[in-house]
Amino acid sequence: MNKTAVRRIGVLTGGGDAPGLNAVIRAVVKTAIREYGMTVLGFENGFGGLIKNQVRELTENNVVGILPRGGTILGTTNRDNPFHYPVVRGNEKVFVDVSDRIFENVSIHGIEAVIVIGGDGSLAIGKELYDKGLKVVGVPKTIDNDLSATDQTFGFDTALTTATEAIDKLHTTAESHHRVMVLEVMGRYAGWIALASGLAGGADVILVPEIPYNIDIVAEKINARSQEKKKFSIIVVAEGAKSIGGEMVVNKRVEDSFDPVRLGGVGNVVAQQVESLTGKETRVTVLGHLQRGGSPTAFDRILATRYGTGAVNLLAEGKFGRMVCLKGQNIEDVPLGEAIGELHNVPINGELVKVARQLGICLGD
Ligand SMILES: Nc1ncnc2c1ncn2[C@@H]1O[C@H](COP(=O)(O)OP(=O)(O)O)[C@@H](O)[C@H]1O
Ligand SMILES: O=P(O)(O)OC[C@H]1O[C@](O)(COP(=O)(O)O)[C@@H](O)[C@@H]1O
Ligand SMILES: [Mg+2]
Repeated sequence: MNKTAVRRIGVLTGGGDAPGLNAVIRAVVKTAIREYGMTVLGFENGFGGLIKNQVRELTENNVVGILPRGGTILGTTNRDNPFHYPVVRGNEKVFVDVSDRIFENVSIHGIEAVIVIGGDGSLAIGKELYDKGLKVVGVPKTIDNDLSATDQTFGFDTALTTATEAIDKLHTTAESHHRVMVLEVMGRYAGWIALASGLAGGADVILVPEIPYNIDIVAEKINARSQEKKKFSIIVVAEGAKSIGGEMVVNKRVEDSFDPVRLGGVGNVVAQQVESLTGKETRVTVLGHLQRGGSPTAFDRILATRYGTGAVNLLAEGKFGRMVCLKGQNIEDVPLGEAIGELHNVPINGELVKVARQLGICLGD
């Protein structure tokens, strides 16, 4: 067994699920046990399990067969922020700091350090717990790929593959019916899924949150294609896209959530406007949570596995308060503070955007 700074560790998955979570958990368990002789405990449903003391030991037997499985065997949630936890007082719901319960539960189980697998929200909580004295290491997850301290989050490649397959399928029906097809994909503040799937699937129009669109320019593009004798068009729109001077289209609010807004509906808005401006029959597909489900791609399985092993290595070396990340071809690590800094948006003058423009793809501006 190799030398290690900690012997009993916890692991949790937080925020929206992403394909590859189970691959991280498996790599954490195998590396911790085989390489360092550690004991691993898994908390259920994100920070909720840490607060409510819902925990179980994870052995190698518990992770058999989970590498290709979507979701997370530990469960996850967008709620249960220990520093802003809802409790009912009389007739009122108030938000209180229950983080002390986490320290009690960790001490009950003799846990010396915790691996937090999550996006900006979960990692922000991880950082706050670290600042309060908990030994934490982070792993970057999200299909949106919007964390700036890593070249890529796991989950993105699978979501991108799902979106690309959807565009391929929409192409054949669009072509047969001479229709305009609008595909709405996820991406709250960052348009990575829309831009990358639009490029991979050969879309004609790609609308991302970073570039507010003018619907007249989108309609002109569709009309120009008709004049080129192209009888169908594909528009990919990120759920967070908005028109110039307009607002994002909100589907609903999930109260108790730090960012309560759930987006959705911009695809319909774009489709109705395009149909009335061009007179062309238009249909909408909202890909939704299909993008978050299913088996991770080989790329995501490998990235998730490298992250899981990397996180355990950091704990063993006593490098706490850090997040594993991908830099070029290498797994490195950065302080948690850096990990939750700025959002990783599509650079509007970046190479991918330029390539799209050079291909004649309309970005709505
Ligand atoms: N900026 C933030 N600072 C602190 N807590 C946050 C922040 N954003 C979200 N949270 C909390 O983090 C948890 C997970 O956030 P969420 O955005 O759903 O997932 P993710 O970890 O993927 O970003 C929720 O409990 C939420 O209330
Ligand atoms: O599952 P919910 O609560 O509807 O949330 C949907 C949101 O979660 C995501 O799928 C992923 O976001 P996170 O990684 O921050 O959880 C977004 O693309 C989408 O806007
Ligand atoms: Mg988030």
